Amino acid sequence: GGYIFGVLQKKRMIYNDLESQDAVFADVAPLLTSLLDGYNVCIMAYGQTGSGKTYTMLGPQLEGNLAFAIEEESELGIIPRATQEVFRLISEKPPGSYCVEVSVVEVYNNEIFDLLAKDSCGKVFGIKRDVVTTREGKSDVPLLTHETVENASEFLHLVKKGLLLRVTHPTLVHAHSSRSHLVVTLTITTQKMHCTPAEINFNMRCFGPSVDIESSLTFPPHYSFEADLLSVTSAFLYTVPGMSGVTGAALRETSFINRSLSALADVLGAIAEQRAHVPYRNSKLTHLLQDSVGGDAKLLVMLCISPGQKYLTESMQSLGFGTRARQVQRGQVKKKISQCRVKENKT
Ligand SMILES: Nc1ncnc2c1ncn2[C@@H]1O[C@H](COP(=O)(O)OP(=O)(O)OP(=O)(O)O)[C@@H](O)[C@H]1O
Repeated sequence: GGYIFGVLQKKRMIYNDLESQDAVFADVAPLLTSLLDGYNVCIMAYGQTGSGKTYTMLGPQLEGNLAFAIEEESELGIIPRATQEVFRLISEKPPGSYCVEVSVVEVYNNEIFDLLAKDSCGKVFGIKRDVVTTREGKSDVPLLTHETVENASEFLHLVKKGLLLRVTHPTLVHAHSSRSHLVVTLTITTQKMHCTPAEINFNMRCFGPSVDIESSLTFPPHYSFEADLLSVTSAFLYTVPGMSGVTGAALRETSFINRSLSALADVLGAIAEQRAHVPYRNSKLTHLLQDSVGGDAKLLVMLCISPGQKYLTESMQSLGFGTRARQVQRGQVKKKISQCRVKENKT
């Protein structure tokens, strides 16, 4: 059994392991309305191995592999429900006004892997990517794969494929444990009414050939354009179980996990104290999550706790992280006005 603590600014919700996925999602759903109102949203699960992050965020894992069951609707976690809700909200808007894309990234040993990248035969395999800061001061992962999805089930199949690539290393605590952080992002692009040639080309890719395009237009191989991008980022942060018996490669992994999580705690501390400099670039994890935890995003932290006495140290550590997250006072969050992403011209 476990407990989940949800921390959203000043509100605090506590659920035990018998609470239905439905009840947990009911408290998350209002965040998604904010998304289409123009805010970035980040939902983060934090907890030691086996404490229920995957169950809370995705649903029960299938025996023998890392995929999760999507057949049992009542067991679905926050991400599938959030995706269904996003598509439901979009269906109430004029047809074709939003484009939804997904990316799946793993942070392992302070390296970033694109879990949706494909080889020349179209087979998915993880490619190492880098995270950079754009001229506008945003974080960006150049060449990261963003797949367009039309509905929640397409989204879930892509996430499932990405999950199967995750680096795993069984621990004594939990046989199918993953020793990496996972970041799944749903990016929503709003179509603009007055398009430049580059935007028309992008809209063609996202919305199909319904956009009128003049055959005489030529496009440079790479270009940038202005568009409204909104994102729901869901991060699964792996925290370290007791160190006894951990040696060799596992010890190296453990120290990277510790470093990226302490970098995240430092970032939250700097935001909480409203320091002028927030050390996002101290780890790949914090650099990647920069626009999701800081600036103008709405952040929800779900702490997963195993209540057994055996896990007291880990539970106290997770609660300490939650306490720090709660101290973040970010004033009025700002709506996104316009963001720029460099797109590769694929035509
Ligand atoms: N509230 C719950 N109700 C029923 N089963 C649960 C619940 N929470 C977790 N479980 C089960 O407990 C086991 C461990 O949970 P889960 O895989 O979600 O942990 P995790 O934190 O993602 O672990 P890791 O970090 O090692 O990947 C799974 O078999 C999961 O289905």
